[in-house]
Amino acid sequence: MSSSRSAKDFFRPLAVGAPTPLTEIPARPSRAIHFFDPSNEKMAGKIPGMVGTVDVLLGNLEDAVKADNKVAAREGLVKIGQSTEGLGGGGTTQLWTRVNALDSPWFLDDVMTLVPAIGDKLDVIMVPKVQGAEDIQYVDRLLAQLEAKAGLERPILVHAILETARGVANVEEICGASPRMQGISLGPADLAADRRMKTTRVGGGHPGYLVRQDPNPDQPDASRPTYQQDLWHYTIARMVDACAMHGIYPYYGPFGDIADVTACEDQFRNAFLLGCVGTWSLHPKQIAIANKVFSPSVEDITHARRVVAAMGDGTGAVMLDGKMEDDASLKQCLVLVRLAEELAAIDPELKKQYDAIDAPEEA
Ligand SMILES: CC(=O)SCCNC(=O)CCNC(=O)[C@H](O)C(C)(C)COP(=O)(O)OP(=O)(O)OC[C@H]1O[C@@H](n2cnc3c(N)ncnc32)[C@H](O)[C@@H]1OP(=O)(O)O
Ligand SMILES: O=CC(=O)O
Ligand SMILES: [Mg+2]
Repeated sequence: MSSSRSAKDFFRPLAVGAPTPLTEIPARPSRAIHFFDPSNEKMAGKIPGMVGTVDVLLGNLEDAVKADNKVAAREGLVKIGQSTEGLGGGGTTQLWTRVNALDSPWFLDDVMTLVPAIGDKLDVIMVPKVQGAEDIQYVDRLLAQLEAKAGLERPILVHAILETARGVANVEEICGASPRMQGISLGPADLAADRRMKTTRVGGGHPGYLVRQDPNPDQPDASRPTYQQDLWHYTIARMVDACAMHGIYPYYGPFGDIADVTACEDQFRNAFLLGCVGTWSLHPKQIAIANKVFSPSVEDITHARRVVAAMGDGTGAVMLDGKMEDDASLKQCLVLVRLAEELAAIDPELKKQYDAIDAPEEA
């Protein structure tokens, strides 16, 4: 919770008639947040057919949409939100948007158009280039006013992109700035530019960022293996801690090398293992990668259920396959088991796989 609002006021609506803020952010599956440009007719035409195949469809209005197409993108999103069965507002696939930055000429018209037109369908508004709590607080009050005016009954949630150095420095206060905060995504492309990193890519690693094995004194001329390191480890870990502390959800962001599905899967898996719940998908072929990576494997769930069964009342220590398990490893296993239950509820194929696991013997 941000220190700028007292505890008693934190969950009060910020405008008379606005919906009451949620005290807990729902854990809705969001393995892939699939981006599309609503001003691109071909792409937009595919959206109704994608409902039910991906957890989140996000109409992007910001970067990657040409300046001349900003109004068409906004209007295209309104049309899609109003006419697409099963999309948003409790439908099978969530509807999100990424609006333009707060200092751009388009942000105000984006929210002033979208909230009255499709505010009942929009689950989450992603805000780019968030610098500090003050950005979220501005959006919070504005949305409350617009929701009250539109007579909405459910608050629209807010998601921030972590893509400036100041944003990273302020990530904890951003997460706690409003009860609307649903989560944070890493924005590696803008963040690299803002930090003056010497990269030219949209996410992923870099072959020059490595450590080299020490020389062998007996073979000083022998070649020395190098190991590529993860450029994003620090930022993702920091984002995960800030989100967990505030009960909201962390996500990896874009992986721009669409052709390199192997490195994409690796980057997504690193984020999953560190605590992220999902990632962005920029191209239809990244949806399957995200769904695979951000769903616990059958092997993990088999093992996790065995630990849960072996631990009985959840206290003490037991040996399983030569390894010590106790209250803390049980808690890790429960994270996986609960995630599997949430995903099985919306993904019949995964449910079949998890249901096929033999029930472990009770301790
Ligand atoms: C740093 C950041 O801010 S990242 C976030 C902003 N960037 C984005 O949102 C990018 C979104 N994605 C895209 O614009 C496109 O996928 C591109 C430019 C990367 C590649 O586009 P293309 O060259 O057309 O890809 P490709 O030819 O492989 O497309 C195959 C099919 O999928 C469709 N398609 C491509 N991307 C998408 C998408 N994101 N959603 C839905 N359909 C898509 C194409 O229209 C094409 O359809 P067709 O088979 O009927 O012709
Ligand atoms: O918006 C995303 C980014 O990487 O920049
Ligand atoms: Mg960006």
